[in-house]
Amino acid sequence: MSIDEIIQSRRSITSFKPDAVPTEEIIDLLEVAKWAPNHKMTEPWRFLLYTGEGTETFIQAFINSQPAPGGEVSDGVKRKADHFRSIPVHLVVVMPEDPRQKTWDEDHAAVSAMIQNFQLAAWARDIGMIWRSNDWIYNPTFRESIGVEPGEKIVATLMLGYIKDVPKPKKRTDIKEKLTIIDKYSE
Ligand SMILES: Cc1cc2nc3c(=O)[nH]c(=O)nc-3n(C[C@H](O)[C@H](O)[C@H](O)COP(=O)(O)O)c2cc1C
Repeated sequence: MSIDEIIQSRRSITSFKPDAVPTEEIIDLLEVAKWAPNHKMTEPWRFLLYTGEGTETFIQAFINSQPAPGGEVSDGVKRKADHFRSIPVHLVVVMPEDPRQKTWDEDHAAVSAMIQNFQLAAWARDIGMIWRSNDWIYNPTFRESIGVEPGEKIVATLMLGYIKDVPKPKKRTDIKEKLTIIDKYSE
């Protein structure tokens, strides 16, 4: 696949084969993804990788962060947790929250570029994922349970595995509708 084909064919994946993804493969992909542009070479990312039995740590953190009326885990949360159990790998991407807005913005942009590198490199190896930014990533219980420190931001939870089904592409707007071309200078 050409790079254009990889970019255009990639979809967010929620349907995975049960096969484990070797940790070495994920490390390999992160080694590729880290070549993202990042201003001042801050390399503003760190990762928590949940795989094998370790995925239950992630799932329990999710369960603990959810409302439990009367101390009972709701059916909706149980269903979601079961769905998460069917996903081979959970990867949490964390960045520092620099108090300077400029650095924060640059770091967030760099982490986003790195995540897209990771998605594309994985896609070329038949590994799919969904980038999730659900409410619980801001939940203190979830953050503490997985060891995210104060002053750090969870940018994404990536749920990944070998691709089972690829959804249809979602329509994109013709880029000309988003483009202003300035090719003359007028005072
Ligand atoms: C910052 C960010 C956060 C996202 N969060 C979620 C999410 O919480 N849940 C979800 O289902 N998809 C999430 N997505 C995936 C988008 O919904 C998806 O990329 C979009 O629908 C286009 O589909 P495609 O990736 O298959 O082209 C997120 C994507 C980005 C870039």
